[in-house]
Amino acid sequence: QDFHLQPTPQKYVGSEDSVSIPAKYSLQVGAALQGSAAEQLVAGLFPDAAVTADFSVSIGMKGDKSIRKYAARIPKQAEGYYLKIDKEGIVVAGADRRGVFYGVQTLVQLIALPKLPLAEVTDYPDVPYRGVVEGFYGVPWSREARLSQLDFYGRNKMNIYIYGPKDDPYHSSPNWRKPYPAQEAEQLKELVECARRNEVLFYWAIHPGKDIRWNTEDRNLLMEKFESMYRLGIRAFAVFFDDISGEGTSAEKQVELLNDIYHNFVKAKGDVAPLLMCPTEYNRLWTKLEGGYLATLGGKLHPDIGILWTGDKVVACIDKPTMQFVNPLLKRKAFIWWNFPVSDYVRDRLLLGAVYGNGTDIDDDISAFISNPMEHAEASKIALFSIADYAWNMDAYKSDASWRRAVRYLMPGHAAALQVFASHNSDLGGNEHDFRREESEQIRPALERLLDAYCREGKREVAAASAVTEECERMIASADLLLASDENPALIKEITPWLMQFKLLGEYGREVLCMLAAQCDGKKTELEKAASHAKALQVLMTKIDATYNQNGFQPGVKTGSCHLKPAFDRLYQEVVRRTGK
Ligand SMILES: CC(=O)N[C@H]1CNC[C@@H](O)[C@@H](O)[C@@H]1O
Repeated sequence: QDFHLQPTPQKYVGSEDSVSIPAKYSLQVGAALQGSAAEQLVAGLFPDAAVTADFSVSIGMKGDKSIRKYAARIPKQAEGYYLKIDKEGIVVAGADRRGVFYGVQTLVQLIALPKLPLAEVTDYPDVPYRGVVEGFYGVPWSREARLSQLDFYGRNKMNIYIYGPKDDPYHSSPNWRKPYPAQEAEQLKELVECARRNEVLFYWAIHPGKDIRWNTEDRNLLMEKFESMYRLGIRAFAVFFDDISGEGTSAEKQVELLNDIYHNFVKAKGDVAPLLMCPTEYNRLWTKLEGGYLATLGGKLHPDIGILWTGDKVVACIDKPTMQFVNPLLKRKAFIWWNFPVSDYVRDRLLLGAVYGNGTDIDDDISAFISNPMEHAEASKIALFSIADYAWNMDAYKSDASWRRAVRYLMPGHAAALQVFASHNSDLGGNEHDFRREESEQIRPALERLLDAYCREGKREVAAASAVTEECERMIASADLLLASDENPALIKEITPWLMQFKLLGEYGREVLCMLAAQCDGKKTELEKAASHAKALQVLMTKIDATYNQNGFQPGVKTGSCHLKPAFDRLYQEVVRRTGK
């Protein structure tokens, strides 16, 4: 089979044989799906159903008469589904409403193929909650970006989005006590509806800890804020106590507030999702066991309240030992908040690399796996695509293959070019969290051979030099192709400064290799020409770095910073040294 369903299903049995959906088909949708996202999706797929026809499409939930025959095939897991395509018709049978929706999303992918294969899919998620927390510092995502994200989550079977942008003043201080102004309120209502159409649980988070007073006034203001969000249609709530100091950090007070919200708001409303909270000690490195903060939360926070956790450090991959530490303390399965691909502590870089390093044996230890992404919403989809794949089916997860599919998903017409760019824009460089990623892995051996041969013996390792020159040519061409493309304008707009820098880096590498060849061949004039061009490119790269992305934290535009740029600079210096300039 030359396609790959996303996320990778638990069980797919296909065949070379295919079926064309005839012009005349009947459609049955279970009564319980009335007005659901699944029904809306199906209506778009099968707009002209006949009352009776040889070819039948049946969409239903466990218990519906229309799919009674397949009830035994429906997985028992929540959000599971059974999908069957044969010559007589199509059946989608879901364990629940969201399961039906996911079965139809899989059908959408199969119908998009050149030929609709005869197939049976038995599928369900490994992890109950899978999705995103917009929880970064920096420019909050725009309305358009959020709408696009929610559609992306629907297609990739992610079922949760937590609204918690650190720099939204109505989420955090100073205005967490105030209702949103009319325009923002309208946009939130629109997002809630878009989330519903994508079967995404829209959580709204409040971040009061910086200045909360543990008194009746603030308690009432917080409850009223939740009431005002409820009136906007929000049916899922979280309270974040991360990155604060002072009286807001009291475990006893946080527990008292959250249990109050649980009993007098969540349970009282009756139609609100489980309450979530982010602790002040939200990773192991910051945990002071002797202080008893986590023990207080674990022992006194109502067991229905989910507790977020970022791992052994603020930014760290999640594995079995991580969970063996935290779950006994919290007395529940932690709700993982994975701080990747968030880049608000390395803002001069793009994190476009593969998603790897998390355990594939932790599905029974976590209640959720949600990602904190970059402020670059579209570019974050490269990692989010793979996180959706990983959290849905851990056993089948293959990071590199998933990464390549993610790149192709974002720009099918320029996948090779985007892959070249992404492969050299993934590492974070030195950072406060000591979190690093692989970068430029494929060309690294040739770079090292080239450096070694020239720096130790003044020799030009021909094969390595041509491999690196070819990579530079690929970089230059890829940057141009992407900058000229109109395939994904939102993505190109976000990454343009880095694409400009990337092209310059490719040209710089090419010139440095010309310098090296000229020096080895004793061609003085060629060497001088190449050296002056390389120097000009250094100036241009410095200008880009000083002009774009000038935030107040890590300003500038870094690309290829892990291996490419250091190697080119080292070679430049070595040529200069060897020519006695
Ligand atoms: C729970 C958590 O990670 N909170 C903060 C602080 N840690 C990571 C930062 O990069 C932020 O994005 C994040 O919102």
